[in-house]
Amino acid sequence: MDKYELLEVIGSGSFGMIRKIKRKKDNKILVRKEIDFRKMNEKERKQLVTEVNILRDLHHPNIVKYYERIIDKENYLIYIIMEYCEGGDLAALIQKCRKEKSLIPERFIWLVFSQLVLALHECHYGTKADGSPRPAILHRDLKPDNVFLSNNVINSYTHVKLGDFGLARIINDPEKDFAQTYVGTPYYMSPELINEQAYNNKSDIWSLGCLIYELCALEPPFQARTQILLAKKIKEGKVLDIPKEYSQDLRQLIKSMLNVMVIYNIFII
Ligand SMILES: CNC(=O)c1c(C)[nH]c(/C=C2\C(=O)Nc3ccc(Cl)cc32)c1C
Repeated sequence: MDKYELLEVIGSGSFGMIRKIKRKKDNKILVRKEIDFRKMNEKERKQLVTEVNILRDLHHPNIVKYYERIIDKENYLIYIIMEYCEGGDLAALIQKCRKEKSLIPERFIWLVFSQLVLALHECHYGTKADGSPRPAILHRDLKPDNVFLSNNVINSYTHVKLGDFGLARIINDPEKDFAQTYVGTPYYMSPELINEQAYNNKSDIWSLGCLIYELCALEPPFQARTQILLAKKIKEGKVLDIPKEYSQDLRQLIKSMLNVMVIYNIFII
């Protein structure tokens, strides 16, 4: 770690905190995700290896760039060095707009949607650097906290980056092979997960629908005091309309991603 100068802690990701760092050779600002694997069980350690391998093999302008990983065995720590996203995460932007009672401009929402579709397409259908096929990657925890911005000026172009693959999963055949256990944010849990069915690439699209809805409404589409009530609301699929200021196109887009039957159809094969 003597290659880097440690700066302030700027957030937390799955399994560890995020620290801003400066690369000494060229003063480039990066981030370091610090993970203490001392308390991790075997399954969590395997998931950590998966996260690093996935990030190392994913190269796309809308996915946070991975630089290297550093293992500090003496202190049971793994450091993942990744690109710095000056605009922070979408969760902070939503919280700011909710506090100021100001809607997020529709143009910005389409910008976020289009870039996350490109990021998910790379995950689900991308190939290796030499163009050869590789197994699909499910993110499984797409939420505002895991989407980062190159800048936080919502009226100008911003580069959107999908980050934190801490719960991601490699799937050899997305049409047949399913992840067997659900992880991630209950608010964005897709219907098939509620029926103890398996998670697959279309579940990431459901989560994208929840995220785009939340950018419009400044709150998640499904909320409840308990997970049981939340599951009931998600299965019912009833969602309050987004503010009237947004276009019919955006309304229809969200409706198509939060279409329970579309998600269920993947099991009527
Ligand atoms: C208050 N914190 C921030 O504004 C903030 C900023 C400016 N950047 C971040 C986070 C990341 C960042 O800048 N690059 C990242 C790469 C991977 C992951 Cl999991 C997180 C980050 C955060 C949380």
